[in-house]
Amino acid sequence: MDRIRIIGGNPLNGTIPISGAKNAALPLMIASLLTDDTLTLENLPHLADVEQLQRILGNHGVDISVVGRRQRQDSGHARTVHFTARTIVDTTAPYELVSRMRASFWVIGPLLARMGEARVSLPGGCAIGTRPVDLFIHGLEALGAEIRIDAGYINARAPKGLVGARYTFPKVSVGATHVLMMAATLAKGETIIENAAREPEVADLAACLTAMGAKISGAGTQTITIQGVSSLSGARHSVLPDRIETGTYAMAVAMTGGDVTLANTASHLLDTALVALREAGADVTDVEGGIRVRKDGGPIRPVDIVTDPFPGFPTDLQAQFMALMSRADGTARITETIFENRFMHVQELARLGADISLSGQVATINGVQRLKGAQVMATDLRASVSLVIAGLAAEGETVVNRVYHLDRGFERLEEKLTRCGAHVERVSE
Ligand SMILES: CC(=O)N[C@H]1[C@@H](OP(=O)(O)OP(=O)(O)OC[C@H]2O[C@@H](n3ccc(=O)[nH]c3=O)[C@H](O)[C@@H]2O)O[C@H](CO)[C@@H](O)[C@@H]1O
Ligand SMILES: C=C(OP(=O)(O)O)C(=O)O
Repeated sequence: MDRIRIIGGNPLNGTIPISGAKNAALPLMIASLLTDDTLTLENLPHLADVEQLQRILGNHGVDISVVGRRQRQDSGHARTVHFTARTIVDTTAPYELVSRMRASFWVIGPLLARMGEARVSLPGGCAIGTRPVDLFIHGLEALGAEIRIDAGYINARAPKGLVGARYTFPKVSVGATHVLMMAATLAKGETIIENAAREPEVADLAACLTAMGAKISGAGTQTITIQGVSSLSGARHSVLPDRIETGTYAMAVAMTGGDVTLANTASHLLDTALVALREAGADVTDVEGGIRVRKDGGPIRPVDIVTDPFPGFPTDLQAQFMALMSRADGTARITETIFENRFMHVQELARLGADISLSGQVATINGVQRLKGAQVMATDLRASVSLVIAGLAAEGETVVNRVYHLDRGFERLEEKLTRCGAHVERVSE
């Protein structure tokens, strides 16, 4: 099993190209199920999750062909890929596949809309907390789907097609917003989704669906209106930059010191996180095509944050911000409101010398003067990268075990950091 070995202490200087967003790429790939024509996605990141979803889509009959690498990204393996779901050969998404990647559950929306039926395994829980699907079920039922849960599967049927309706989510859900929006594109009449997730990835999916011929307005706001159409066509769409990868490297620079330009990204995707970084003492400015992050040798100031749906502070940056706060000059409080068990990095950061106590959904971090390298264990995707950035700022050697979590969401992390002067290497056994 691969490990990442880090010798801490070097500042980061240079340019890091930001990849396409995992959390946009996955729903965009799933949208290919809505049409028998070819959907071409550019800037598709080369990640374990993307590969796994390709296998899942292949199982439904999607033909996938890689066009080639995107030339202007010198680092990273962004690709252009054609997805063609000419014929759907199977409307079942089996347990063996769905249990390995939660986002694959989202195929339920397009399959139901196009084929009038879908049988999809329940995704089950995962390390960061339970992942319920009640909002998906209620949303699809509002569009007329008949849903039955049997032997761990959701059986959804709409033999006469879905019918547009008004549905108000009782709670903001990114996944359920993706699914309902995709399903509504092929429903009869108008669908109005209230209390929709406003994440940039929802707007990116809507832009792609619109290019495919869907009639959608309001994506990126709390109210999304969709006029159903009888069929969608192919399109070409470039995946949005990864705001979580952007924020992660920005936090790494704030922690190690240095001067890094994050290229192919945009600050409006992560304003709240960048405000917190500035409060912590980093100098963050917009530059042409990206963001420049600088941090001198001054102290890291403690900043309290609360995770929230967009435009709030993203839960996917909580672990990384905790790593940063572990070196703050004072005490910071981090409140996690999205996932009940997203604090598994706390005990691993403690191995590096961090002083963090937990009480329910609140972590209190008493900043320490120095972290010291140690063996640590990656427990989930964002927890893993928080250990990497803490390791970059720690004295001596840190070894992060179980790095397969990292490969789900960070394209060529070692190379991007090494190019900026970090001492990071992958050790394969
Ligand atoms: C709002 C939010 O920050 N969503 C995050 C969530 O998206 P993801 O789409 O995975 O999760 P949701 O946005 O659906 O979940 C938000 C909240 O709603 C709850 N829920 C969800 C669906 C449902 O049917 N019933 C239900 O109760 C979840 O348990 C959670 O507490 O995880 C992703 C991966 O970490 C992040 O990129 C997203 O930013
Ligand atoms: C936890 C994440 O992914 P997933 O929701 O696919 O598990 C994430 O993107 O941080």
